[in-house]
Amino acid sequence: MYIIGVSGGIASGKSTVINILKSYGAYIIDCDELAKAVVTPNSSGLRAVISAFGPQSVLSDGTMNRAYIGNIVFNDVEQKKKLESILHPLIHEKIDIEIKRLQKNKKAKIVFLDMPLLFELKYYLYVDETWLVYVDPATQLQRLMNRNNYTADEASARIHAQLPIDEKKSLAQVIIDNTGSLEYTEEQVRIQWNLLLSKGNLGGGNVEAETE
Ligand SMILES: CC(C)(COP(=O)(O)OP(=O)(O)OC[C@H]1O[C@@H](n2cnc3c(N)ncnc32)[C@H](O)[C@@H]1O)[C@@H](O)C(=O)NCCC(=O)NCCS
Ligand SMILES: Nc1ncnc2c1ncn2[C@@H]1O[C@H](COP(=O)(O)OP(=O)(O)OP(=O)(O)O)[C@@H](O)[C@H]1O
Repeated sequence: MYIIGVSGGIASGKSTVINILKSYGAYIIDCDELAKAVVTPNSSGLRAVISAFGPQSVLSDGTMNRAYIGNIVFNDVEQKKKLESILHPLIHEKIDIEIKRLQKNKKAKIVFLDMPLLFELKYYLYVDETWLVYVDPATQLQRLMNRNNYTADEASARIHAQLPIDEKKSLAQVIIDNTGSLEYTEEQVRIQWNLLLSKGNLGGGNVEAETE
């Protein structure tokens, strides 16, 4: 199984690129989804978050108060480390389970690991190839403000909690530039996808999905 780590900055367009890959029938592991799965109501993960960040960490319906936690951790690097020390071991365990599950699926010859912190956590050491969904910093700020209704300060805090996207650029093998139109992004993704398919033994289930 060939694992491709897909990363980017917050709101750079990872989900947009992943959705294009999904439409081709690609297999995906979504780390943001796994990060949510470890803090479901009553989970040991959420209980640990409540012990560390207090009763306001949970809403009346039992779900994690994401806005509350987000405002704390994206404005204080020590608090962010505290949250990560609770959640990252649980998330990594889930990633390993997903990889093992897909390894049993003979059709899953290529798997995309959608991981926001791929470069920060040096997870690129465990994948076969890395992609970066790039957007220029000004567009990134604007898209994040628009999507989440954040003020410029709220959006900047989240952007600065990550390695600058221009630094990530030098670490990635494939760059998908998502600064322009969605059509241009789709064109770049299709070129990379076809390149993967043309590399012989990576075909199988994904080829069938592509040609159906
Ligand atoms: C802080 C939390 C509660 C904020 O939740 P919220 O719903 O506002 O954001 P969401 O989870 O959808 O994440 C949005 C984006 O924020 C960025 N982000 C998330 N966690 C982090 C982090 N620890 N460091 C830097 N950026 C992060 C990523 O680009 C992510 O795609 C949440 O992001 C979280 O639990 N983070 C810790 C887990 C983690 O590190 N996840 C990253 C994937 S492995
Ligand atoms: N090429 C584009 N042109 C215009 N808007 C775009 C483009 N690509 C993505 N967007 C918009 O930018 C925002 C961020 O995109 P997306 O949600 O795919 O980013 P992401 O990297 O997955 O974010 P996160 O890090 O929060 O998970 C969304 O509102 C999306 O609709």
